[in-house]
Amino acid sequence: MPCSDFSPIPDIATGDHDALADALATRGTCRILGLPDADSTHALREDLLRLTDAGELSPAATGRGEGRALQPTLRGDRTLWLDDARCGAATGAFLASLDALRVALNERLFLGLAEVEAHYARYAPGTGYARHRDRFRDSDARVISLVAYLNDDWNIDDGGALRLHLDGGAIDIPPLGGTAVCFRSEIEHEVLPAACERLSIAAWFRRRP
Ligand SMILES: O=C(O)CCC(=O)C(=O)O
Ligand SMILES: [Fe+2]
Repeated sequence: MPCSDFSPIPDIATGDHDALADALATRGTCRILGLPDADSTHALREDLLRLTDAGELSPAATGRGEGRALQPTLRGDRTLWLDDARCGAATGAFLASLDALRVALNERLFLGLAEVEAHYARYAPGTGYARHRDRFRDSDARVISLVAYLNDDWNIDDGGALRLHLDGGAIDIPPLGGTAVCFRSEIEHEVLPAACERLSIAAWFRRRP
């Protein structure tokens, strides 16, 4: 089955900050179409593939502090922070666009977001990320999560959906390149395993801890 644009959560256009703030306030989540734009999606995907081939990504951990652990059965992605010097030029512009989003959200929702952190993620075929919250148990610094997808011609039959566990039930969102999903960081979610590699950038808008 070819990719469909169907989404069970509100779809908003990139740059429509009023609609984004409204969706986060009322629904807690939405999908942003056109983030990153087509050129940036291509450049970021190429950069992530280059870094993958060069062996620069590291297995991602769960938890933090003393609870930090590598648990490949729970979490199968390999990651690299976007502010790492090994990342290519495309990451600077993308981080700048996330920071503009941070300012826009503060102006509309008064969330006191002080910074954005973001990493590349590559899930090898067959790996996923078990149900979790992005907010750590001992810190509410992460307020809003955003995942931008870099996949080319994603086939929905390959799996790999982001499953959001919302009050009304679970919804699955396919990781289509050039779309991003934004949600409140307290919402439980998981990444379903995919038949092929799955490329993304995961970002968090944070208050000062
Ligand atoms: O890639 C996704 O769709 C979600 C990733 C995620 O949940 C995370 O990195 O915390
Ligand atoms: Fe997550």
